[in-house]
Amino acid sequence: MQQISGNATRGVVTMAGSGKFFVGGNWKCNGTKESITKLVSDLNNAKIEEDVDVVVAPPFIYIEQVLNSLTPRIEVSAQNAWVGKGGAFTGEISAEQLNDIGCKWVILGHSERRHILGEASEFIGKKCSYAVSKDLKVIACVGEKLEEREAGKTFDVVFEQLKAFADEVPGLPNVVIAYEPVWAIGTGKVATPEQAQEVHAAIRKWLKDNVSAEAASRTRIIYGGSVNGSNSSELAKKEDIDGFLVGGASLKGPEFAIIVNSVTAKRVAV
Ligand SMILES: O=C[C@H](O)COP(=O)(O)O
Repeated sequence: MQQISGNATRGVVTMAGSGKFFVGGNWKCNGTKESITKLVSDLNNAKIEEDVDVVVAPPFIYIEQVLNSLTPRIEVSAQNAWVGKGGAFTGEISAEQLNDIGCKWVILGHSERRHILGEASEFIGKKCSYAVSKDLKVIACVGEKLEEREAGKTFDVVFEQLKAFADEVPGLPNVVIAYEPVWAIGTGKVATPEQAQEVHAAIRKWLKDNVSAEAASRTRIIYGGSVNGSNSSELAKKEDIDGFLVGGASLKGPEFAIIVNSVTAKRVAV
């Protein structure tokens, strides 16, 4: 457990890792100039705790609008990036271009890109390597499908996806791992805190055994899949849950702020 100071309280945080609580909002392919103006305004007016890293990921075409209007307290991520240097790759956006506009983060390996767009783990690992080499910070997603969980293959699937990242990015610097069981994404069927904790603890052990003890301690392992303002606190209490990657509920500023502030559930008064 680590000592932290919150806004008003000192406390002991029930976190196995040493990293700061992290909450990302993945806006996916949602929004208009108008709705994003409102969402940014709500986020700018929200009271959010100090001891949380907060990042939002708008669609590419709105990233500059968000960068120019969102409080610098909240960082901005892309939802994807090309695997290498830009060039003749129609429809892609490169890490260099993200750097150019001041976007510091990128989500890679989201299940919607794996399973709808057909991206393979090895390709995603190479994307991660290139992004990190260009000083982008990465939210690296892993997670099993329902049939894989039911077949008892959850750890096999998650470890194979993790290995693809770790093989390409020695030490996994500047990487946050998002565990997102596919069956929980956008379904309203959230993993129980125990289910999520079990996989997060296994991921941390995998990092310890296959990367380093330092990486296991430093790397934030966040949960994604139907997180909302009503379930985030119970999930946040689990030792190996270092934050969240939020989809649908991140489109509502006040609810997203509640999820960010669930960091308070990690604090135990001393
Ligand atoms: O990236 C976020 C996840 O896919 C979760 O989405 P959701 O919160 O809408 O289930």
